Amino acid sequence: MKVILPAKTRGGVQQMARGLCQIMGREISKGNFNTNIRQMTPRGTLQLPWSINSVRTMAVLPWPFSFQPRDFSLPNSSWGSDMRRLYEHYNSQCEVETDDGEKKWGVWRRLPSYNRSLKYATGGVYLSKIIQSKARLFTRNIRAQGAGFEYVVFVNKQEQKCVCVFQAGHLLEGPPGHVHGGAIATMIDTVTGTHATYLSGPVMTANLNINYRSPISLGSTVLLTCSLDKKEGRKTFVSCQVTNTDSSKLHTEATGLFLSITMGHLLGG
Ligand SMILES: CCCCCCCC(=O)SCCNC(=O)CCNC(=O)[C@H](O)C(C)(C)COP(=O)(O)OP(=O)(O)OC[C@H]1O[C@@H](n2cnc3c(N)ncnc32)[C@H](O)[C@@H]1OP(=O)(O)O
Repeated sequence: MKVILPAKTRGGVQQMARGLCQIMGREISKGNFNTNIRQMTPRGTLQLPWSINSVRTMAVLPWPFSFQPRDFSLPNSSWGSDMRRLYEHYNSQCEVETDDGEKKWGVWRRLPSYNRSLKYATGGVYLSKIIQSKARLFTRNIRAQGAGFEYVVFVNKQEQKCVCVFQAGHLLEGPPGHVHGGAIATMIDTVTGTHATYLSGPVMTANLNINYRSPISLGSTVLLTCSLDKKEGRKTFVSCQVTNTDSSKLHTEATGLFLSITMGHLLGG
């Protein structure tokens, strides 16, 4: 069954559908339920696939009506052509098809990005209540798409490399028409920190050295490329370059030192 929703009834039906999905997720195990609810909005949609015995159900609801977390690293309507092109370039290398037609992981992996990663980590839902329940990831706080930090991170474990495609929105202005140095530092810290975490587990930034070489225009897309310099005990050294999309112009370069920590370090303050 396919239900096409008139605009007027959106609110009520969305609520009903949300309840329905929650019920399906938790309680339906033997029912014969097969529905396909689709609602498109300019914000984009999230897909909630369910597969319970013979029950095949798919609900597509707009964020924030869905109870699945929004993955901010997926394309949205604010992404410009450079952002989309580079996303496609790396995303197409995340999965490859063998000669037998079998699909397997490629060399790159796209990392999903939530506004509270802790909540969606295994067991994290409890920790996210203990550690500042209202806290949200700094870079994912601006709701309007395209206004702040639009980015997606891909990692390459084999080459111990990581890239981030970053489109800087108009709320990140520093010098007129250009990106604030603090916003650039934020992105460098985020991407090098993510890369160090991917390689070494939980870490915190101990040191970040940044050289700003040429300004970044607001609205433009840049590439952050990170590589592992070395690992020494608890220390992970990462370097990062921020360039234009074809890497012909260097905007910023940085090195970072990350120290492995335990959860106790975070809880201890
Ligand atoms: C998904 C999004 C990801 C985002 C990632 C973002 C990452 C972040 O922004 S983290 C937030 C910013 N960072 C912080 O707040 C960290 C604050 N600092 C700290 O908590 C601590 O100083 C910490 C954990 C870095 C190190 O403390 P501690 O674990 O006690 O290490 P400590 O014993 O002092 O030092 C261990 C070694 O590191 C060295 N070291 C520590 N700090 C530094 C430093 N700043 N520079 C150089 N070396 C250092 C020490 O000299 C020592 O070396 P050695 O073993 O050779 O003698």
